[in-house]
Amino acid sequence: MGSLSNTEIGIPVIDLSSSNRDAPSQLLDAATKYGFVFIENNDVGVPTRDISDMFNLSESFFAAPVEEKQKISIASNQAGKNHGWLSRGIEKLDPATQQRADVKEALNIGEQKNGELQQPMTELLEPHIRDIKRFQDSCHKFCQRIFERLAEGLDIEISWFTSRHDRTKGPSGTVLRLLYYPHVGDLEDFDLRAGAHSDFGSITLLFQLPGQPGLEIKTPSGEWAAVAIDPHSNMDRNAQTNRTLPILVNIGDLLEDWTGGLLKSTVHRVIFPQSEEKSDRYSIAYFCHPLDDAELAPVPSKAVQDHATRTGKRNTRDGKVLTAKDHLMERLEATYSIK
Ligand SMILES: O=C(O)CCC(=O)C(=O)O
Ligand SMILES: [Fe+2]
Repeated sequence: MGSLSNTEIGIPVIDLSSSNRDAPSQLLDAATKYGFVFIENNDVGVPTRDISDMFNLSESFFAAPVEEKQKISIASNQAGKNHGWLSRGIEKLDPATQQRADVKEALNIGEQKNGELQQPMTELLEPHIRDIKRFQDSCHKFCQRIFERLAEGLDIEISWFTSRHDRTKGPSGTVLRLLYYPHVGDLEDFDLRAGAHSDFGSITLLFQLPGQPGLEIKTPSGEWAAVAIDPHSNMDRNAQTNRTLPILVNIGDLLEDWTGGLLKSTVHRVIFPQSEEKSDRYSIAYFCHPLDDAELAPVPSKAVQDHATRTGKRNTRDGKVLTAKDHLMERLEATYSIK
């Protein structure tokens, strides 16, 4: 049996287009209060057509026979590489409390090097490599625009974050992840599609599909609250036709640490909502990370300094400043026992 869905939380929806002069402060406010924010998918957005093509590709990939997916399994990849297919039963995002592994499959696609993907693809995926790369590119652009507005909100140089996420300068841990949560017959009350966790990187873009709910975030009071798929769904009907859904964005642990805890990396999970437990869920996440060698010395913003002084939060280990790669390896080792 699935879980009863909790009440929806009103996550802010922000328009980042240049006509909205308040975007930087609205973004900072949402990132410090909720750690989650919806960003209107306009201007330099991710084309709606590309999003639906990616979901179609995801559906056909996960529907392929296990032997096919096995060919590019994460286990068959070199140790330490976070790329490839994860079968159901591999990942348990909240090992301390979960009785069974997450009920999901995933395909992790790493970033490009000199315009090429750096991992094997199956025959089914091969003809779509150009689409995958175009999708990665527009996701990254979208992230960079968010970083510019965040820098403005924090009153630091506008390129402070973007230069540290500039893919032309070197590798990073950025991953595009297609997720498939099948409905299952042997569901137990304690089963989760994704256990409680926070994301590792700087920011995550999340794409969801109408009619496939399940994402919940933990509120400061410790309660679970459901996240909408369309935050405008209460709008006047006429206004909704042909409207592009905003993109859900959340802050990851690295950015929380980098800002001395000012921006919040909020714990979230995916449940089997009782109303939809017979349905599959597909989602797509773009986990954006800084360049591997970016140093995580505190972001030089007065708001960050003031916050860190108040809370006494430090992001060094034994006085040493971590790089983004050190930070990611720490988290991957804790989750997957990768050596
Ligand atoms: O599928 C979702 O809605 C959320 C996925 C997620 O939180 C993750 O993969 O980190
Ligand atoms: Fe997540």
